[in-house]
Amino acid sequence: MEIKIKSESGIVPAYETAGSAGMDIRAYLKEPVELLPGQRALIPTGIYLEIPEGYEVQIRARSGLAIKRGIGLVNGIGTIDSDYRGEVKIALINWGDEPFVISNGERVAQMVAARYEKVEFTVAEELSETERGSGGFGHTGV
Ligand SMILES: O=c1ccn([C@H]2C[C@H](O)[C@@H](COP(=O)(O)OP(=O)(O)OP(=O)(O)O)O2)c(=O)[nH]1
Ligand SMILES: [Mg+2]
Repeated sequence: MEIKIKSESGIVPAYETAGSAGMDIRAYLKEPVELLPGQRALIPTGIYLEIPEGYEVQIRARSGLAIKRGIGLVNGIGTIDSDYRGEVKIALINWGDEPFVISNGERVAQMVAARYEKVEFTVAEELSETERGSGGFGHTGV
């Protein structure tokens, strides 16, 4: 699958290993940004995408930063829509207990391209019966 990309830094995200699902994305900053514990910030990447229709790009946390420093994404998983032409930004949050400084070029997140289904709803009065029914939220035990 091909994605057209405009990169202000000249850097194009790449797979680090042959089997990687995600490509690391780097911060594009004029000066470092400090995130105090509990603080969040929208980090620019200098990257603009033209994603083919039927695909999305997911922005996911890097587990090393998350485990070692408590750095995550405040929006869980970011969604880049195929019709979005603005700069890709990373919604970082510092869930750790120490300040975290983000420097230009630092790999702050990763992107995964994924196909998605477009849904058409059929409005109905009744849905089909199943063994589970409305059981959920641990009804089979924790
Ligand atoms: O982590 C993210 C999440 C979103 N976006 C951009 C691309 C996406 O296509 C657009 C809208 O994202 P979303 O639909 O999640 O946000 P919203 O709050 O619903 O905004 P909108 O009303 O513009 O859709 O913002 C990012 O750059 N990074
Ligand atoms: Mg939206």
